[in-house]
Amino acid sequence: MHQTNFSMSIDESIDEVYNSNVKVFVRILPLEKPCDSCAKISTDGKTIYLRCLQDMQRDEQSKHPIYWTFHIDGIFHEMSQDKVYCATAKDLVEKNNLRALNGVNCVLIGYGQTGSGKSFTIGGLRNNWEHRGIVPRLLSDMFVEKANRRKISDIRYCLSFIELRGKNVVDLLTQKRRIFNINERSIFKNVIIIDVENEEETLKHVREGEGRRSIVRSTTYPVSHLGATVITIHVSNASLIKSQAIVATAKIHIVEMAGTGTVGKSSCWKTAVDLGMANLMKIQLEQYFLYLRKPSVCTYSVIRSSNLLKLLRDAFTVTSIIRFISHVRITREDLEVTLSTMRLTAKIAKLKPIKTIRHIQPQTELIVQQLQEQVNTLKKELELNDMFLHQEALPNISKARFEQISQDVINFLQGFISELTLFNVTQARILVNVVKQLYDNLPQFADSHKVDAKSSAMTLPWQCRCAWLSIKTLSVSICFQMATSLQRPSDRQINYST
Ligand SMILES: Nc1ncnc2c1ncn2[C@@H]1O[C@H](COP(=O)(O)OP(=O)(O)OP(=O)(O)O)[C@@H](O)[C@H]1O
Repeated sequence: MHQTNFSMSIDESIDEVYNSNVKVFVRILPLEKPCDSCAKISTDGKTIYLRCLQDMQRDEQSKHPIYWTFHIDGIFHEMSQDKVYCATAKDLVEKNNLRALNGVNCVLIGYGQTGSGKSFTIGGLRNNWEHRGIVPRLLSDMFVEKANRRKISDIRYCLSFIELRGKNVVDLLTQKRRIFNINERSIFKNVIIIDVENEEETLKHVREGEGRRSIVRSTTYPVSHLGATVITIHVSNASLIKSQAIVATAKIHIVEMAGTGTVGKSSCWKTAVDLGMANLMKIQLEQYFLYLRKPSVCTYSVIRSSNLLKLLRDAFTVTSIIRFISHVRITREDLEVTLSTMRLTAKIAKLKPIKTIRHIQPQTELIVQQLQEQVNTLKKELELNDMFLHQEALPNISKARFEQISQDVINFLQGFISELTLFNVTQARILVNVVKQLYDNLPQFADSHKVDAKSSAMTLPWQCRCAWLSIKTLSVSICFQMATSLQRPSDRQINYST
């Protein structure tokens, strides 16, 4: 059942991590001489067995060793940075329906013992590009996704980067050392938040912030960090599709906890004060998760006691995407702290995730624009209605206008003008009456307009009949236009050719 050297045989298990919103992983630091008897991994890479400390102390070479069992979502041992990223964070911006771009808050936390590889997993910024960590890979995917969706979404990202050390909060996005407190009512009130347009610019800010972190240099590896850091990417995704006038907002918090440890151990270079603060932060997190499993009034007092919890409060619930990556060093000396780290992991793994909450609100600008368009359409319809309907009630047209319409009809019948322009139903009625009068008085019409008797006998009745028919059609057409104008705006002046 067990495999030695912690090797993980089944890669497919990594694909299954997308099923739930709360996931816990363990990353084992590759060592030259790990303690093989201290830990075992199941062949499916989802269970880690850690040697019981008392059993180890009693008989290290026991033939029947006793192990603690921890069930988790994935174990990374000698696994590439890319695979770790794909398993833990790639879906935060990529998957449809429940991730950051769709308004779901995400928290990814790397924690564990000092020197166990947290910075390597989270940032990897001190390593070469191939070994870059989760943050640069996530930023890259976020901007690719932004470009992919540019026709349908207006995606904006902002960045904040802070360090938490004891009770102090330091803004890492400014050169001037700014120490402040987290404002409980408006969490990001004192935090610098900058708009970021592209991957290079964002990475530059992150690198600069990384360079401002508090560190100890006297270690066997390049630097040991003293405080925890939180990189927050504020995501806003406004739909450009008018029928979907929504804006989704979310935060992606990427937390690198301060490394825990025991004072006096050879693997620990921090002072007692720094270690105490790091251990305290871990205990507060543990307490919080205990309460989160069964919410109680105590939750609030735990949150108040920790800047990290205050900062993450809104996102740190089982309705968000939560990813934990525990970092452990499998050595005899570190077994105690490894067991302690895994106990926290086990508490988080027991959380019962519930359906994620999407933070979506109506997109006011787009809604106002849509309403404005509707108002304009309605205004046009009102104008048309006014033009057609109200004027029907006012048939008292002037004598001069009546004569002008009559003359227009005659000119039209005689071919002097090619088309008649009507402005309303009243004019159309007058026009019909004029033509009827002309038709009724056909002989007089021929005389008064000096039309040749022979040709008038042949052509005028025909012309007038055609005109009459055309005008009938015209009346029907006007009625039709009036009816349709209620749905469709059109120009104020309508030309009707007979
Ligand atoms: N998976 C890994 N593969 C190869 N090297 C690693 C791995 N993880 C960590 N390292 C190396 O181990 C050293 C310590 O790692 P890192 O600085 O990430 O530890 P840390 O947990 O952040 O330490 P601290 O808490 O002291 O800041 C670094 O030199 C890092 O490059």
